[in-house]
This record gives sequence, C-alpha cells and structure tokens, in this order.
Amino acid sequence: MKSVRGPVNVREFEHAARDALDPVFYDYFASGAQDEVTTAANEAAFRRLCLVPRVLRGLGPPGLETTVLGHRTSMPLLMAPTAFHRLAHPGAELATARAAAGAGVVMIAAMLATTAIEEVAGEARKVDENAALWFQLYVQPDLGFTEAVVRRAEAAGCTALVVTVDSPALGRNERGDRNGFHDLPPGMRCENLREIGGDVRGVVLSPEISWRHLDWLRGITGLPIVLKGVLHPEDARLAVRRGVDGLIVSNHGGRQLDTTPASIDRLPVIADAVGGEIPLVLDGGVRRGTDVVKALALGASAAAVGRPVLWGLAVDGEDGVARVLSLLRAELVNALTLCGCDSPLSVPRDLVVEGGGR
Ligand SMILES: Cc1cc2nc3c(=O)[nH]c(=O)nc-3n(C[C@H](O)[C@H](O)[C@H](O)COP(=O)(O)O)c2cc1C
Ligand SMILES: CCCCC(=O)C(=O)O
Repeated sequence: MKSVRGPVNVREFEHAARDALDPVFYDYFASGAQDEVTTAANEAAFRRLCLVPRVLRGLGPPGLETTVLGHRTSMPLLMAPTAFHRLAHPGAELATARAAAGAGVVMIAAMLATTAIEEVAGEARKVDENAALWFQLYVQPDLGFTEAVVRRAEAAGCTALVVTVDSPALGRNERGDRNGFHDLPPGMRCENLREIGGDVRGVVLSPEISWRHLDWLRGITGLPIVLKGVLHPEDARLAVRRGVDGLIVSNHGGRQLDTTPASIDRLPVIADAVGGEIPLVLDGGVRRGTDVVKALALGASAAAVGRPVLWGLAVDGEDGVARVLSLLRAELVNALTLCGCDSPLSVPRDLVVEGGGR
C-alpha cells in the first residue's frame, strides 16, 4: 500500500523524486563522476562513524540557532549551491529561495542557476527581509565577465561569495554521456550568464585559475570569500594565509574527481590545519540529523545539503523543500537531545568514534 503521508526521510524523498522526474534529469541530479565511488563513499562514511552519547546531563531541549560567518541561521544547515533548479520543478530557484528564507537557513545560490540572482534575492526577501543569500562563483578566465557577475551578486544583496575551487575542469559524468545530456532544454537559460548569452556552454572551468585570481577577487570585492571544495590541509592553510573567510570541505558530492575520500573523512585534518581561525562547512552525503551532529563534532560550524534540496523541489516545489528542511531540523533536535548536547556549539569531538572503537 502506498503511503498517504508522503516521504518521512530524505531517502524516501529521493525515491519520490525519482518517480516524479524525467529520468535524464534524475540522473543529472543523482549522478557522480565516473564510477561514483566518491558519491557513494560520502554517505557510507557517515554510516561508518558512530555516535557515543553522554547521559544525565539535564540540559533541557536543544536550541539550534547559531551563526556561520557572522550570519544568524535557525540551524547549522545550509543549502549547498546546485545548478539548474528548473529541471526539477517549474518553481525553480524561486521556490527553493522561499523555502530557505521560510526556514531561516542560508541559501547558496548557484552561478549556474536558471533564475537570475536579482529575482532569487527579491523572492527570498518577500518571505524574510533579512533572508541570507550567498552567491557561488566559478571564476572565469574572462575577468571582466567575472567582475560583472560579482557586481550583480553584490547589488542583489548577497552577503558572501562562495568560490568553487574543485573545478579546474568538469568531472566526467558518464550517466550524462549515456543520456546525451549536455545542455539545458529549450526555454531554460542560465540567467546569471546573460552577459555571455545565457548559454551554460559559455562557462569555462579552467585549470589556469589560481591563487592570483583569489587575490584579484579580494581586491575587487569587500564580500567575505569562502572557498568550496578544499580537501587538502595544505590548501586550507594557504587559504587562511591568503585571508579567505571560510572553507567548505567538499568533494562536490563526488561529481568532480572520483575516488577522493568522503568529505567527512577529510574534516578532522582540515579542522586541525585551520585551528579554528576560520569557520568550516561540510557538505557531501548529509542525509540525517545525525550526519549534521557528526560534522559539528569533527570541527564544522555547519553542514550543507545539495541533493536533498533537489529531491524536495522535484517532489513538491517550495513545500517539498520546506518539508525536507523541517525533517532534517526535527532529526537534528532529536539527535542532539539523545547525544546530551544543548546547542550546535557544544558538540564535543569525542562524541564520534570510528566503527565503535575507543
Ligand atoms: C545537481 C547538482 C548540481 C550542482 N551544481 C553545483 C554548482 O553549480 N556549483 C557548485 O559549487 N557545486 C555544485 N554542486 C555540488 C554541491 O554544491 C554540493 O557540494 C554537493 O551536492 C554536496 O553533496 P550532496 O549532494 O551529497 O549533499 C552540485 C551538486 C549537484 C548534485
Ligand atoms: C557546468 C555544470 C556544472 C554544474 C555543477 O557543478 C554540477 O553539476 O555538479
């Protein structure tokens, strides 16, 4: 018998989204690079890590509010940037933005969105005039165009730039190759790329992008800069030295270089390298409130979700995304309570052990 309540967790949202979506678009959202080893590893790593709760702490119900990069958020969970929301639902990024603003979480809007950043920002503000929106950027070799995009994000009121640094080339996506999916369907454009015609194929993922470009970016904008896609502790140290404001420890959901480690497995070593100097966000495979708790314990200020938002959007537009966020919120309250923690800031490192040892 089919459930009448709808999905009760993120996994069930994925199943429902798979039923709802064109299979080619489902593959685009779900897939990883090549053998999808890393995509699978991200979720598997969370299952391998165990939580060791503390008892009798008498703390009362946990509060979830915290700050990330100085922004208040109703819980330590952000929306990772994902491209092409219109493939999931006609409400596209406007629906996602309303759900994020309604839930009081930061949305990281993708440069490759199918809705212009000005419209996304306007929609979020209709729900909450203080809604926090960050902008994800692929630095382009054409610096004039890159600057034009940054100016649009600034003018729209975005409060941080998330520079994706794990993409000196596009990962090899074999599901996309098999499906012949290399371009947006007619009627959909990348509205943040208007200056170059709106065609996603105009975007250049270039191996020539370097720390020099970061210095240039630092010089043209006062916005905080967050690097997304750092996995090596030396890069984390270089980022701190270069004045970067935050890092997203991420392997792009396994969509770029396949066989990188699970992102959660890189978090402790990055946290040690950074030594608390700048905030860390963890994404990749976060599907449960317990996953968020593990990220907090291992040194993140917050976690972010990519695909879960897309599953919610595909199933029921704004309401679907809102439901995914509220499920994760309820799971997080439950997990923190069961762990004996009363806030995202009081999750100790020794809450997490490998496999049950020590
Ligand atoms: C369909 C899809 C599109 C994505 N597009 C972008 C993008 O445009 N820019 C970017 O920096 N990351 C992009 N990502 C990566 C996400 O920001 C995030 O790192 C990843 O999805 C996290 O893993 P999760 O999906 O397991 O939560 C995309 C991910 C997916 C699944
Ligand atoms: C040129 C498309 C890149 C979008 C992206 O980052 C992803 O699909 O993972």
